[in-house]
Amino acid sequence: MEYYCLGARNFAAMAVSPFPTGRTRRKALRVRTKQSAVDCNHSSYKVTARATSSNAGSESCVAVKEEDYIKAGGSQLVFVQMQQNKSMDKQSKLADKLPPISIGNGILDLVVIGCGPAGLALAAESAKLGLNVGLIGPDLPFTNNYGVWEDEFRDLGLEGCIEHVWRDTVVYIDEDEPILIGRAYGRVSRHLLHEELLRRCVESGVSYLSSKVESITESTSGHRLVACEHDMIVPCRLATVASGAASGKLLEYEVGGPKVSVQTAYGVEVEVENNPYDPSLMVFMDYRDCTKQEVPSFESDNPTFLYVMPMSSTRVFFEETCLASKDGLPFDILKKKLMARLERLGIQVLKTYEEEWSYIPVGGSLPNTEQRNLAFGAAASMVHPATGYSVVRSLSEAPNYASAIAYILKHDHSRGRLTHEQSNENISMQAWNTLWPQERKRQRAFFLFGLALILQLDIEGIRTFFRTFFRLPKWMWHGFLGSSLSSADLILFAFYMFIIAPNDLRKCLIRHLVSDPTGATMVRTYLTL
Ligand SMILES: CC(C)=CCC/C(C)=C/C=C/C(C)=C/C=C/C(C)=C/C=C/C=C(C)/C=C/C=C(C)/C=C/C=C(\C)CCC=C(C)C
Repeated sequence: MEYYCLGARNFAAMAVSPFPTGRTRRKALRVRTKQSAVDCNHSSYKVTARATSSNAGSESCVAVKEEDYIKAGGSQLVFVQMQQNKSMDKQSKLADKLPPISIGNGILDLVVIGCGPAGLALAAESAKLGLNVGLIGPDLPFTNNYGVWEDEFRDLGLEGCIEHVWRDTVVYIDEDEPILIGRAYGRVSRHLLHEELLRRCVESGVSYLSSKVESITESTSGHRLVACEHDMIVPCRLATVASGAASGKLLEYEVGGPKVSVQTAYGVEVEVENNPYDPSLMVFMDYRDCTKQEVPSFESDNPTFLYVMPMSSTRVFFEETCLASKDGLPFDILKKKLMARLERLGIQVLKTYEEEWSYIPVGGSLPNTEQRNLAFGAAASMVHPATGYSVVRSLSEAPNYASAIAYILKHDHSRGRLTHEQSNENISMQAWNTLWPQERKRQRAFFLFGLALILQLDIEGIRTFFRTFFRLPKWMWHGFLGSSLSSADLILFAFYMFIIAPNDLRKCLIRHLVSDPTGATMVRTYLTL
């Protein structure tokens, strides 16, 4: 029996779960139960994981059977259940603040499906431009602890949603001196972010329906018909799917693209004694040897790092993270590694406030840009393949994407009454081209090449790789992490990395370029105008 693990992620759009469309992608995302962190109860879709923290006894859902997931109609409910001991009550209900979608009042310009950060941001930005926008999705709170570079979030006007800022960020590769990054990092309050994006939706006049979407079809007049639970149909001129990587059944993806890989992380927010980490610094990556003898083969075959947010000298969020693996490093291994690491560092856990599981599909195919339905956020493959970050990209691209949608709808409208032929013309194509122009495709091809490289490295390889990466000029690796390097900058980045790399890594880079299929795809994509 095969199960899917569900999850979402910090910087990525929330409510991510690995259910992209198509057999191949599904297969790539399967997690065998014998490797899994969970005890599986075959008779129901809820599968329990025992808490081994001081909160032992509580249960949370971490995996579901495919057919039951589909029956449940989406990942969000399940995902909320698996976030253990998190307080969600500070977040408003969307239905309490937004007016209901009124079907009798004619056709909506745009329906946005999905109520995570990407969906709320796009709905608000589109309505701000005068579009009649409806938002559809389950009325669930944000569950993730997003981490962001403070300057990027400030540029979005969202600094008020950051609950904790560290003046600098540090990386430990080995027992040598730590690398100070020279950039402030922030922890986003999921409550404040939810309230702020909801406020923007309220102000711009977004309407709302709490429902799961079953399908999107086309009417004879060329409108989109969004079919929800209880046989409710919402007609609209364009529909955008922003319900995370679980949006497979509503979207089509390119066939024959790279396999999806997975970033998994297990985290705890705890009260501790003997915290060795400086509370004024956020630890972006600690790749030091955490376990020595305890689980040596795991350490070498599945490199993981510790991500640390010290909220004070005694209250700390620790997250053991596997940057990428082919099938998703199971949560029980991550948890074991985290506990071994804390023990080795002499840290004693006195109390556990929260536990968090994160499962982020990275890489994979792009959406088919000829389809009529649009997508945004993780559903539109906007998660950075080599880092797993996506929330900043979604929030920053929402205004531009909304403008493209508004332009298309205005243009379409100004043509007057549509002939049947015109109505069948794909007006979505321009929006897709705004999201995925050739330049973005080139950047993505480079990131996928980088992801495939990371997947091949063992712990020593990873250490050498990141030692080199963080020796690049700051603008290069800052830009790489923020997806702001152009495709030409990325070539410069690659050459620079090659020049400063030790010989072993140089050989590895060239071997990867000439022999890995992502190398050929990258070259082909770069040569396509
Ligand atoms: C809370 C939740 C929900 C979750 C959590 C999770 C976590 C914690 C996460 C985290 C994450 C992180 C931190 C991440 C990070 C990442 C990074 C840093 C990444 C990076 C990457 C990099 C890369 C990929 C790079 C690449 C490079 C390359 C590819 C290069 C190349 C070069 C070459 C090819 C050379 C050429 C030369 C000649 C030809 C001569």
